[in-house]
Amino acid sequence: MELTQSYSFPDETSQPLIQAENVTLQYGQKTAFANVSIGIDAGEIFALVGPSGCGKTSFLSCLNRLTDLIPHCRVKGRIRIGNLEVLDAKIDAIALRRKVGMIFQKPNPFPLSIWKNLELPLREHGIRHREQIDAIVETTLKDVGLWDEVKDRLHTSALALSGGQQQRLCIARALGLQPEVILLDEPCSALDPISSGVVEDLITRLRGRYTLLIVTHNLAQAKRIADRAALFWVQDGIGQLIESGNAAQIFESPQHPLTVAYVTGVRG
Ligand SMILES: Nc1ncnc2c1ncn2[C@@H]1O[C@H](COP(=O)(O)OP(=O)(O)OP(=O)(O)O)[C@@H](O)[C@H]1O
Repeated sequence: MELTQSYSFPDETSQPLIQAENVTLQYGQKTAFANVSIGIDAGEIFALVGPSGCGKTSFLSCLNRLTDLIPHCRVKGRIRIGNLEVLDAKIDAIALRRKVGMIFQKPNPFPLSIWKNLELPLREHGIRHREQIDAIVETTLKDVGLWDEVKDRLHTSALALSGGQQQRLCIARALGLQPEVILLDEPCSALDPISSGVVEDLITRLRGRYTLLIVTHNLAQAKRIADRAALFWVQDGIGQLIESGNAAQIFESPQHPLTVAYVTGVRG
């Protein structure tokens, strides 16, 4: 089977924080994507775009080994985050997920109080002193711009928050564990336009402090927030990386005909 050559603009930095080399993921007999090689720099916002089913979510899931939880899922190739060999069976996946947090399309707070939502993961990772927990709760809620909205009702249910507030709480919950990388899988697509704008602003504020990979179907959003971007596409039934580079180049002067068709809205 002939796979299309991917286009890539040269990077200015020589050592990306995340380096994926020839990564292929299979669900049983089905290959979701094949031979993806990509470098993501520390502190940048990197957008993964492409039509439904081209493997964007599957690629994200490899980076914190959520793929381990899916029966019959196999990942081949090499992924390094800093010095960590992510696909090495010997690494501790729980510790990896502390370093590489994930935010999902639908906000998924625990059906507990706001405070408990933030406390639980900290306790799981060995942080048990009440004063330390209180400090992290306050800092992370301030980081996501939620503190003033919820400080007087920390012990009420997180499920009573609006969708946008729930999503910001989920981001606060991830930040509490001091991750290096945050994976965001269509974090705004279940939100109303105003909440979506608030979460988008939050993501841009996190740039530099964290390395952010975002899957989005919203090209306007990707253009607004991404430093660099990559287009995935299904060819011969297999997801492939078609083109990657600076967001301005990808969205304004793409090289590959599929990227041209996608960003101009002709296809996808
Ligand atoms: N758990 C699974 N078991 C079997 N096949 C799966 C599983 N998850 C995804 N797939 C398949 O792998 C391919 C890639 O799916 P994936 O969800 O990664 O694509 P995507 O680009 O994120 O799509 P979308 O934009 O719709 O979320 C699709 O063909 C999908 O049906």
